[in-house]
Amino acid sequence: MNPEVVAVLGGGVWGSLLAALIRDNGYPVRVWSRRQGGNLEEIVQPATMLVVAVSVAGVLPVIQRLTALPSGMIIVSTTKGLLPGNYRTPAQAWQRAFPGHGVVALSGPNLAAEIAQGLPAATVAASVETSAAQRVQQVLASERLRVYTNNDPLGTELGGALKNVMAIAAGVCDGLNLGANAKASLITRALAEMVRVAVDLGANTYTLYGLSGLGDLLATCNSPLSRNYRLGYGLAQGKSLAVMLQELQTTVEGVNTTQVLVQMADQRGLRVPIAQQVDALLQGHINPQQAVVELMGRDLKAEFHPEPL
Ligand SMILES: NC(=O)C1=CN([C@@H]2O[C@H](COP(=O)(O)OP(=O)(O)OC[C@H]3O[C@@H](n4cnc5c(N)ncnc54)[C@H](OP(=O)(O)O)[C@@H]3O)[C@@H](O)[C@H]2O)C=CC1
Ligand SMILES: O=C(CO)COP(=O)(O)O
Repeated sequence: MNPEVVAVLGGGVWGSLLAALIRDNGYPVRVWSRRQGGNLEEIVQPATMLVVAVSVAGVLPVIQRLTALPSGMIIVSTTKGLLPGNYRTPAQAWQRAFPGHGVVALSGPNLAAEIAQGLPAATVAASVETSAAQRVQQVLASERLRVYTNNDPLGTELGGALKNVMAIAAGVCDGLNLGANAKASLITRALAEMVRVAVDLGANTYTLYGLSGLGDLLATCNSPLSRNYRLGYGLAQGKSLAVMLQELQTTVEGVNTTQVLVQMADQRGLRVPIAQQVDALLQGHINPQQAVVELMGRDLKAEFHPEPL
């Protein structure tokens, strides 16, 4: 047996499930969560692998609470979002805080409720250190979860973060009953938008066409299990953002990510028309029908030319 010992930070839906999966694989696991308390240092110090499953809002507060990590410990960032202010991804924040440690980004089409039922799924463990990604693959893979490694953590994380914005748009599309053509067109152009942003930031195009990009985009844009999709669906019913967040009572990462994405795209001169409409909708500047009119009324252009995608 591999002597891996795992500490999970975050006792929400995803952190609890990851802890259960790793425990089922025979590894000792301890969970720390803000709400449940517990001594963070006592849980982290004996571990060899730190799995972070807090929402974006918790990343910097948790980093600030930690002092030095045990030598050789790897950090597995599973948060799907972008940090406000500096556009850093969660794994980049962890790497910056703990430069001597291997960091792995875990992301893929992983709706927790399906995995908890034992339904099969696949995911990506990405790191510039292949051995670190392989350690995560070893600890997490099972008959019901197929774990691929990948050497593009940035692209892997951006796939998981950006698709949440697009899942809100997909929820709006379904909530308005716009049909299969509209939905397929939206998802396809959403992927083009994700690729454009991710590649500009330095990601590999192929990563976005993989499980953490296209894969997660399809899962969340097509499932009412996705909280981001449900938020969009509710907005299309005429409910306000505040009412929807009150109803959902859980993490909806796409709300913050939309804002960060639109600001970043503006600064970098990137076209993100779908994200801009989601942003305007979330801010209450337009209604869902107006968002559709805006997207359909944009200047006509070639699908791929003159700019790729
Ligand atoms: N659910 C899913 O299907 C999947 C989720 N993810 C990602 O995992 C992350 C967590 O999602 P999920 O578990 O579903 O959401 P939950 O709302 O269930 O849990 C959020 C977690 O973040 C913690 N948290 C929030 N703010 C802070 C803070 N300031 N300090 C410390 N901890 C904080 C919460 O702690 P507390 O309970 O104490 O408030 C809780 O443990 C998200 O980025 C999500 O996108 C990734 C793959 C699948
Ligand atoms: O990331 C997820 C599935 O891969 C979970 O999506 P939601 O946060 O929209 O529920």
